[in-house]
Amino acid sequence: MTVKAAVPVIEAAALTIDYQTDRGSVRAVEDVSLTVGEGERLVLLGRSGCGKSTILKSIAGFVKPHSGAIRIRGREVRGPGPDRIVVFQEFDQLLPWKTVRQNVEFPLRIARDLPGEQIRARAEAALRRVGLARAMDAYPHTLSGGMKQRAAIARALVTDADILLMDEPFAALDALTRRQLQEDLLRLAEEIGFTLLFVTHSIEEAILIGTRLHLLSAHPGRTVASFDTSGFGWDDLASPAFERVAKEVHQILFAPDREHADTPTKEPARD
Ligand SMILES: Nc1ncnc2c1ncn2[C@@H]1O[C@H](COP(=O)(O)OP(=O)(O)OP(=O)(O)O)[C@@H](O)[C@H]1O
Repeated sequence: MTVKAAVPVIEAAALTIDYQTDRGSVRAVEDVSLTVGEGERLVLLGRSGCGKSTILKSIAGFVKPHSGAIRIRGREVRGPGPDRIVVFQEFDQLLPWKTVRQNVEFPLRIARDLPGEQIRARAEAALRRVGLARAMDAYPHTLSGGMKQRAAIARALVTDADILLMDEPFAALDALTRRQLQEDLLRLAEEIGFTLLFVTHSIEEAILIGTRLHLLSAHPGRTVASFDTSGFGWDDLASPAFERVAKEVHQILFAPDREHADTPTKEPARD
């Protein structure tokens, strides 16, 4: 009997991405390959400017690679699609003239021919899921940063997209709110089972959120290492194993003369 290998949900193969500027072409990403399986949470980690957002935007379909291929469930990406949805760091992702509820309903109204009642019910369910039941009729400018990010997540959850691309979604939040949203995201990931590509600067956040880390070198980003972090949860935060991985990741990312590197794959180190 032959066992058919599962097609990855996200696959980037030998991705090289350039930006054209007034002063010529700037290489942002070089020869990066990665795969994300069904329900996996892959975190891109690397120094500022190494190309994390660029990779995420190219997988979203907003930025065309110079070379290499991006496939979603085996199909080449040629632009944005209803299977993927992006949540950014900025708090101004919501349309200011619409209420929270209308913002969350918006993608359904433009993309789907659903009856109004269903749209309303789905939006309300998504807003409850992220803890915004009582702010449905508020306007974005009256919300805290955390509430705005919750609304942006609800807007992602309400669609049929099962691939979430999150670009530092919690970076601008205070520590307590950030922790709460991290917990909520993991709970939603368990409940819904979406596939996640997540960009962050925080090593701790990466280990907590990710089932796998993909480390990039400084500009232009190349793959330098990959870590399996699927074994870590909240209870491991202060454990020696967690701290060991965090230290190792830090050393790899901030090694002074880190240039080209091999791509070691680390198994989770447990005590
Ligand atoms: N629109 C653009 N035009 C030209 N260069 C760009 C553009 N966007 C990004 N770059 C350059 O591409 C490189 C990668 O940028 P990118 O934003 O992807 O990095 P990043 O790792 O997400 O950074 P950060 O962690 O600071 O958000 C940087 O050198 C950046 O200056």
